[in-house]
Amino acid sequence: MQIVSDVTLKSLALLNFKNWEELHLSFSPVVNCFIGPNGVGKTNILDSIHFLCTTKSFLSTTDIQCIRFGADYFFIKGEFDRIGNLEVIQVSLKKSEKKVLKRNDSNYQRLSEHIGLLPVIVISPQDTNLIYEGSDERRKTLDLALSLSDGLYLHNLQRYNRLLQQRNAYLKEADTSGRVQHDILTLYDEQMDPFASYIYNARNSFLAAADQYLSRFYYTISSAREHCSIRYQSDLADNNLAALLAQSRQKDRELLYTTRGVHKDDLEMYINGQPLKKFGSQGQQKSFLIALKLAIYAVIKEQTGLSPILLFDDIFDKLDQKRASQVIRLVQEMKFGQIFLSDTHPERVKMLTQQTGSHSKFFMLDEHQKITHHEA
Ligand SMILES: Nc1ncnc2c1ncn2[C@@H]1O[C@H](COP(=O)(O)OP(=O)(O)OP(=O)(O)O)[C@@H](O)[C@H]1O
Repeated sequence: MQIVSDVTLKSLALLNFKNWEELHLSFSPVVNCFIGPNGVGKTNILDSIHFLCTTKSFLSTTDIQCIRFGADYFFIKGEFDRIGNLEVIQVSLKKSEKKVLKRNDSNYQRLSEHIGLLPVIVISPQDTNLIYEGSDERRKTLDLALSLSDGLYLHNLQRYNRLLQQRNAYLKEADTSGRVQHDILTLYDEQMDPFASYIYNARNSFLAAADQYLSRFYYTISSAREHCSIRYQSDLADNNLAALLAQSRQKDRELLYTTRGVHKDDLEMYINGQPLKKFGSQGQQKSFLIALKLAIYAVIKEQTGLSPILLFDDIFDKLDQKRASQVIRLVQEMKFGQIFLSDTHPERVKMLTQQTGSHSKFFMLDEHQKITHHEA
């Protein structure tokens, strides 16, 4: 496997982050494996890396849930190498205070400024939410991917969302007062329009590129037995936002919210032409989600020139032997940057690292959270 290390995490320190009271680790620039029984905190280590890169957990819905039970703060520090430069990132949260994020000892004014500096992709059992939960889960994943690959995307999304909130508030206010000023609604529609167009075009081209990779990767994982695809669903496919909102104004006034726009976008997933949710087996769904996340990885890399850090949680969950070795083949063929993975079985992970022939570091966790490590 060729080593591409545009962004690597060199070391990690945790204080009171979830079940880790104190932890200090240093990593291989290539593959790092966390191996140990269920519930010892392997995923939480991956989550802390995700936190450093995106300012958020990929598991917990609120930041406060990340503070160790009984403690009143958490602290995460990571030393990264980004294209040859040292980047020291620190995140801390005290109960009832605002989260603080520092880059090389300087506070960020806005957390969103950090997004994109350290691209990261996580593949985890939680990804089934993309199939079973509502469209907001799919938009969230897409928005993060786009924020990592396009410096203007998050700004446009935030502006759109702010105007959307204001428009919704105005619809309620007009209903309460019994008086609507149509020129105010028209102004909102016109202001939202360019942001919606930007978001639509960015999502459309990102997903078109991802679809190409997805079908290739899935084809490999399923040993050329199945095909899959994604389809972007958006109100904006047929019309611009201002025209759509003009058409739906009466309905919006009755329902008191904005019924059309990019905040309603969705992503449809198909396997052999059938909806994945209804017709995919657990193993097929898992294979699809791995292929989708690797496709997102590939597009981010193509667009930014940076290899994201890959967090692969519970790597062999629900995959049969054949599919697991095809995933390994893919990892081998794709030129990945740094990888962190977790599994309960040392043999399976060794098989992966032997096949990839890469420089790997193994962290063996026992049920008391004691860690021993060795390199191979
Ligand atoms: N805020 C918190 N404070 C203390 N412990 C926590 C906190 N949040 C989660 N935990 C604990 O972390 C443990 C789960 O850790 P984690 O999911 O990282 O395990 P894992 O090693 O990945 O397990 P598996 O192999 O089952 O995926 C649970 O025991 C949970 O109670």
